[in-house]
Amino acid sequence: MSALTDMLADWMPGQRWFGGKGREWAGVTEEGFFLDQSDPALSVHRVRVEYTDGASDTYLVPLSWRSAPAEELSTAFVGAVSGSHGENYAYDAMRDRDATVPWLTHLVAASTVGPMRFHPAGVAYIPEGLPGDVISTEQSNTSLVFGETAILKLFRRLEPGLNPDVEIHDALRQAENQHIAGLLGYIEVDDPNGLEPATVAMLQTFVPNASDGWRLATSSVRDLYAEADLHADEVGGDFAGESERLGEATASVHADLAQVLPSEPADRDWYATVAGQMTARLEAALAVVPDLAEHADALRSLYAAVADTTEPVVRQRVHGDLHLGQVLRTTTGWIVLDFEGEPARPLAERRELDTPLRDVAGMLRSFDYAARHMLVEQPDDPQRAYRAQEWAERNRRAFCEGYSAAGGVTLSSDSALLRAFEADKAVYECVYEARNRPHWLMIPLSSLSRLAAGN
Ligand SMILES: Nc1ncnc2c1ncn2[C@@H]1O[C@H](COP(=O)(O)OP(=O)(O)O)[C@@H](O)[C@H]1O
Ligand SMILES: O=P(O)(O)O[C@H]1O[C@H](CO)[C@@H](O[C@H]2O[C@H](CO)[C@@H](O)[C@H](O)[C@H]2O)[C@H](O)[C@H]1O
Repeated sequence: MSALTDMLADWMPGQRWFGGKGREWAGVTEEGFFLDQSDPALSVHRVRVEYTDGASDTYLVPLSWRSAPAEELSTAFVGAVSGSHGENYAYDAMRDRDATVPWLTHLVAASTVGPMRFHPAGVAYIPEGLPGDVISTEQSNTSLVFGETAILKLFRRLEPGLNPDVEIHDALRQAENQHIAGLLGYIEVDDPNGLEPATVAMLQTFVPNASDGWRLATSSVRDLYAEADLHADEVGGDFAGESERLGEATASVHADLAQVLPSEPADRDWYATVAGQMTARLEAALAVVPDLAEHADALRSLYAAVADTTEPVVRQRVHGDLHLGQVLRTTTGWIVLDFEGEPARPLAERRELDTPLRDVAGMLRSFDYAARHMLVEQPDDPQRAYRAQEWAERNRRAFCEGYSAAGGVTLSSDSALLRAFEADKAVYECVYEARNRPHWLMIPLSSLSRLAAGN
């Protein structure tokens, strides 16, 4: 391995966006090019990590380079590499403001730099020449905000094919949907093996003065905990009205997606395929989260029932990973973000037709999460557990009512299919939490106790 790959191999596993946590590495290779040669220079690297199980992932890593250490960037320091003129100090370029300007300069110019192509959407002004600030809520990807005008999301894991985030935002723009932020452009990189180009980044209009749904929902839960004698509908921070509007917004997004992109009724084979996928996901998750074993038989039965259900289902494009952290409350209503699907799924799978029930289940799970995350510190407090359940039920119901009213469907809490999708999501969350936030694993695990028991 070169000094550069050694450096990246040391640094990457500690990054939030790195999805291979807990997996054993068999090797790492890197291929890079410069996007800008000024000081600091900006280079972009495709880093391929091979795991001992034979799988591999390719990550996009932009680095900024300085000839002397920059004290103020100490938390963004990646490592030093010796060059012909002495040491070169590498920093996480997304946290080095001085190295963020070239992204928009190239987008405005519709440049091609080496294998990277910049595509402005040509619909609105792109704020060229400004540095970008990395957002603090970094999750699977890394985003830069440019002057409260535009937000550039860098997709960390590269896969051949158009990223569904770009594809779906473009489709909803055509449908003039009111619940999305505008698409300003995107960036792609050619595949080294001649496959389809991978989407590297997406530029969107920044929605100012907005709060994400997770923050709003959890403050409502906090209000409820603070009022020992009042119920969820009596406290000032009641969230049910927002949950209902969120249900309406979700239904509007689904209706437009069904209209502008392909959709069809699910045939009988689909039910058996989905039951098989859910079971396979459970079996794989059992190897990562041994605590799932106590629910495994009940979940297998729940999934087996999916193959026999007669509930009608429409197959269409959906969000794929809808939760409260993916929605923004603006001064006028709810905006839905991040149509990328579950980051751990292969891209081809994320672009397949799915059912809107997957999104509904994701949001229902999120109400459980918001209600229960404060129980992590006090799991044995029965009063708080009772209030959490009450809050979750009230908001789950309100969301379903809003969705049903706006979508012309009736979402039933008795639906075996919806329950199976909720359980499937909770199994995914168990793996996600075990790898990223082990102290939160109890949240999806306790929901699985409820779902497996049929409550
Ligand atoms: N268009 C936007 N306007 C304002 N804030 C945004 C916008 N897009 C994303 N954000 C903020 O960035 C966060 C992360 O964006 P998201 O698309 O969910 O990225 P990730 O794939 O990393 O989860 C969101 O939770 C939101 O706070
Ligand atoms: O936002 P991402 O696309 O990165 O989604 C991943 O991370 C989410 C956590 O940030 C994770 O969501 C889980 O935790 C949320 C609270 O932090 C909760 O609202 C969600 O319901 C729960 O699933 C998501 O699953 C994961 O894909």
